[in-house]
Amino acid sequence: MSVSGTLRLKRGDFELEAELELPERGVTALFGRSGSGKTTLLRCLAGLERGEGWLSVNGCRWQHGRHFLPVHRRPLGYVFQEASLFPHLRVRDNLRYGYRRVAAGQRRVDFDETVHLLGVEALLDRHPHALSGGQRQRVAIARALLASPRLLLMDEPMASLDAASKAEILPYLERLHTHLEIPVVYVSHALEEVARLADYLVLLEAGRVLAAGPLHELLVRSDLPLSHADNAAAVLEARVLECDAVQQVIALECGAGRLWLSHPPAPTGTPLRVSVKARDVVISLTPPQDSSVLNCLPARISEIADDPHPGHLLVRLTIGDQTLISRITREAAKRLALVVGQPVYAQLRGAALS
Ligand SMILES: Nc1ncnc2c1ncn2[C@@H]1O[C@H](COP(=O)(O)OP(=O)(O)OP(=O)(O)O)[C@@H](O)[C@H]1O
Repeated sequence: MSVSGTLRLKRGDFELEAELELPERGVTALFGRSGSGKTTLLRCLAGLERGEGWLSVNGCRWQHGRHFLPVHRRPLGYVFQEASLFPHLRVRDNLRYGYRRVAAGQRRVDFDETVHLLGVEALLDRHPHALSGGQRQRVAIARALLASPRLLLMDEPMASLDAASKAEILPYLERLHTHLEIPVVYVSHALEEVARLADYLVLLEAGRVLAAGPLHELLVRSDLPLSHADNAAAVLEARVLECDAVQQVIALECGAGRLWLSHPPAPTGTPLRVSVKARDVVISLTPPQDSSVLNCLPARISEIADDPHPGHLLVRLTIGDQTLISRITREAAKRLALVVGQPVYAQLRGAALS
């Protein structure tokens, strides 16, 4: 574990008390409703707030007892909701600014590779005022990475973007969790964003860690609020099996079966993440012969839990070694006489690739 610690801070009526053990790479989302303490915790990690406790990153003590490494001495990148680029400098010089501050021998990133990762090659000669919101954020992320940080902190980097800019920047953010060797801590209160981007989740509630663990496990836990949200979803890890370039569909292998999704062709074997909403999973006892739903996977019921809505139940389905959730009515569960352990079929009315 490369980021670990216990951080405590009191601000007015609010008290943060968070114990953290985060994986050494991949994207960790700090998730929770407004006021749960996500930004406060991020600021404590950065050293912008000085709470009590200890913090260790990559084996280095950033905070312990009276020792407190100030923010300017912490090797981290911080991306804010609004990109803060130097307005008088072209993109190229904004990027060089952070890069040059690190001695050549200590650099862990390559300038051109980072520019390519964030897709900002064509923007290098522009000034920040000539960039869209999404482009500005991509430059801000590239600039943060070029300073060779040991930890990248991102505070709702898409919060101030419109839907089109969000759609434009998402694929670049998705690349981060596979391409970066350092941990990324990403604050968000949008479940769909987290389901697309995160590998690991820290669920905050009133300043405390309610649960922490791999994303795919926490999303489907019936004892946590995530699985009961209106847009609750599970994620399946899948690989490209084949493509139909004419119809623009791809076949994916996901452990227990094959899924067909609309998607431009991708090389065989490419790993992809599929997000499936609980409300889009229909349970049937036999494989449907006369349904327009294309995707149907053999499954086994692993749990039937109450849902906050009195007329609904949450059903957990094991698909190979992965899990889906389905929200169905109590009436339907009674009619089908569903019980734990029963083999069934999961029809996916919708599935989104991420
Ligand atoms: N300087 C301060 N003085 C008093 N209270 C504060 C201060 N800073 C933060 N708080 C309170 O701490 C709590 C947590 O705030 P924080 O911004 O960390 O939450 P958040 O989960 O990031 O929320 P959001 O999603 O709305 O950004 C809030 O109740 C906030 O009002």
